[in-house]
Amino acid sequence: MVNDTVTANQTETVLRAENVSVYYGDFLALKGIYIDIPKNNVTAFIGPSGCGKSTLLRCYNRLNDLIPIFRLEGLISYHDCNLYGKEIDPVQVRRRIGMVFQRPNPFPKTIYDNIAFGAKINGYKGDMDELVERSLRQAALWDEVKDKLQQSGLAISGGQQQRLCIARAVALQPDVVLMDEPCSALDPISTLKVEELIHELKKQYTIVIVTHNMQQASRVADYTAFFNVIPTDEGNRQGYLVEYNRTENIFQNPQEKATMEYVSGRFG
Ligand SMILES: Nc1ncnc2c1ncn2[C@@H]1O[C@H](COP(=O)(O)OP(=O)(O)OP(=O)(O)O)[C@@H](O)[C@H]1O
Repeated sequence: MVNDTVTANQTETVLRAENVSVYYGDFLALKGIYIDIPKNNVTAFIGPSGCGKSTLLRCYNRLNDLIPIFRLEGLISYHDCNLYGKEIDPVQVRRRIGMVFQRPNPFPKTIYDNIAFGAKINGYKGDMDELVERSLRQAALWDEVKDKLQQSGLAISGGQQQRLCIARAVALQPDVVLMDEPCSALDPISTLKVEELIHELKKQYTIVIVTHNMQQASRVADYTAFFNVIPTDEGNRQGYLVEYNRTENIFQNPQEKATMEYVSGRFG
């Protein structure tokens, strides 16, 4: 593996994985991961299906805790604090580290309440109208929905729904936004809008995105991590990190043959 732990020059590390392995029951899905996620940058996870990209992403906001057979070894720290420490409340973690999923999943509520609901639950005491407008503006959706805030969040296009989900995530004023293939259900124009949005959002947030689309990784990501799978003697497929570096190095000057083959479309 190249670059055991890549640290972005002069950039603060927000999330650090040190020798992280993830099991589902007896199955070792992801082995020995070291990776630093730099603040206010976009980091992309790429690699073939089953290599553990989503697994690692979900470790960052403790979403895998909801899977009874999940087990993590090693250390994930968030601003130098053990994310899996006994004193850490996973609900607070998910507030600080938000997530946008593959399929847009607005609540079956009005556009306004899609933003206001989470904020209220989290005890937001400020001006709700102002928060709704600011969040929708941040998600580049305000102009399209400002006259229909009382309509259902499900009654807008898929691309708009995904930006609504991004608005809902940023309304909680997180520190990190995780995105698991956020454009895979979107048409090319909506995809472009979300990509432009990601560029804007990184000024304020640290972003980690899983994508199958290599052009997307090269367009949006400052850093790219390439994961791969190896078959084990027991007939399983184990995920590991092959190479992590600045995106231009991964795409134009990869150090590993497997990375070169993957980014040039020769496998995966
Ligand atoms: N809840 C689960 N229970 C058991 N095994 C799981 C679970 N979730 C994922 N796995 C297994 O862990 C491995 C990694 O899966 P993961 O979804 O993280 O890969 P991925 O790289 O994101 O794949 P894809 O690109 O297809 O989404 C796979 O072998 C998968 O079958």
